[in-house]
Amino acid sequence: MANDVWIADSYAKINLGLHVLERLPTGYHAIETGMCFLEWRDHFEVKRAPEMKLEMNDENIPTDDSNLINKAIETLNRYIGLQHNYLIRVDKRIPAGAGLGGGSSNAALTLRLLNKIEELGLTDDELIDISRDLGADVPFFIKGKSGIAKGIGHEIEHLDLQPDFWIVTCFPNEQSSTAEAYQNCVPDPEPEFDLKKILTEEDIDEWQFILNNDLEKSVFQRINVSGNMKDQMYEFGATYASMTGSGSAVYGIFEQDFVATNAYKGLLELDFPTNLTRPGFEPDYGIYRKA
Ligand SMILES: C[C@](O)(CO)[C@H](O)COP(=O)(O)OP(=O)(O)OC[C@H]1O[C@@H](n2ccc(N)nc2=O)[C@H](O)[C@@H]1O
Ligand SMILES: Nc1ncnc2c1ncn2[C@@H]1O[C@H](COP(=O)(O)OP(=O)(O)OP(=O)(O)O)[C@@H](O)[C@H]1O
Repeated sequence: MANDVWIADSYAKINLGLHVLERLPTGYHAIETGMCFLEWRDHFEVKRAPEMKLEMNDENIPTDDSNLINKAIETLNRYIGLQHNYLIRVDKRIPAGAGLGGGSSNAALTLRLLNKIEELGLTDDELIDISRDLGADVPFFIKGKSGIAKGIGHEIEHLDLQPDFWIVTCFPNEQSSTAEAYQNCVPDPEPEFDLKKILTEEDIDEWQFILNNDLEKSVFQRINVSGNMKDQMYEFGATYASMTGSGSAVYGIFEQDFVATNAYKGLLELDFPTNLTRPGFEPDYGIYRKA
């Protein structure tokens, strides 16, 4: 038991449309957004250790108290208290500051992992309750199912929104600040199009005319390469393309495998971190003991 090594994966998300409805007195914004998963994942290995330690193979992300994994540990210690210390090793593949939710996904997995390893017995709803201060996207990653997020992002209605097509996602190597993206957008309390109806009823061919990410405009003004990348996705043959979340990564949805593969290869050749996700992909949220 004491020498067990636990492994699990932490997945990236993309936003399918994002409406910013209202600026709230807290500084946060009321939104509605579709969310689904990518096959892009960070890999965790966890084992007991004399002291808490986080190791991450991405030198751009600090492993101090500001890391969302350490914040998640601190939250669990505050609410329930952990029995042991752990060495957490993360093979970080999801780019940070990309709108792919990498940090939030890591925080959610840390809560789920320690809940299981320490046999704390907390339900998903209890984990969601204690995770609220860690970030708006964290409850979505604890639920681990695609759906529509509302409120500041914490209220999730589960719907099967995982596209039945190929998704090519690309990070233009420039981080985008989430706070800045929200600050620079203009909220619209009455969006022209009904997000749920688009995502559940409209043909994907129509999406480019009716499905918008309200954070895109101001981010594209600052990070031109993201805007160019969206145009490129359409040039490569995407049926729909958009920035994800607060950027700067952009994805394209492709109906045919060879068209998607061609786009994937073309973007990789430009030296941008790129991912190809299969139709109908579902994340494996299992937590396993390493043999
Ligand atoms: C852009 C999205 O990824 C879409 O899923 C999320 O809305 C952002 O989720 P997140 O990165 O977990 O966001 P947080 O870490 O909670 O917030 C970072 C900052 O973004 C702004 N923020 C975030 C979420 C929200 N609904 N309104 C906001 O205005 C706030 O200034 C906040 O201080
Ligand atoms: N475990 C972590 N993984 C990635 N980034 C982290 C982590 N902990 C803290 N951060 C910091 O959080 C910032 C945002 O990273 P993150 O990957 O969460 O952003 P994002 O992709 O824009 O996500 P979101 O869609 O939730 O806004 C980065 O500047 C990074 O240094």
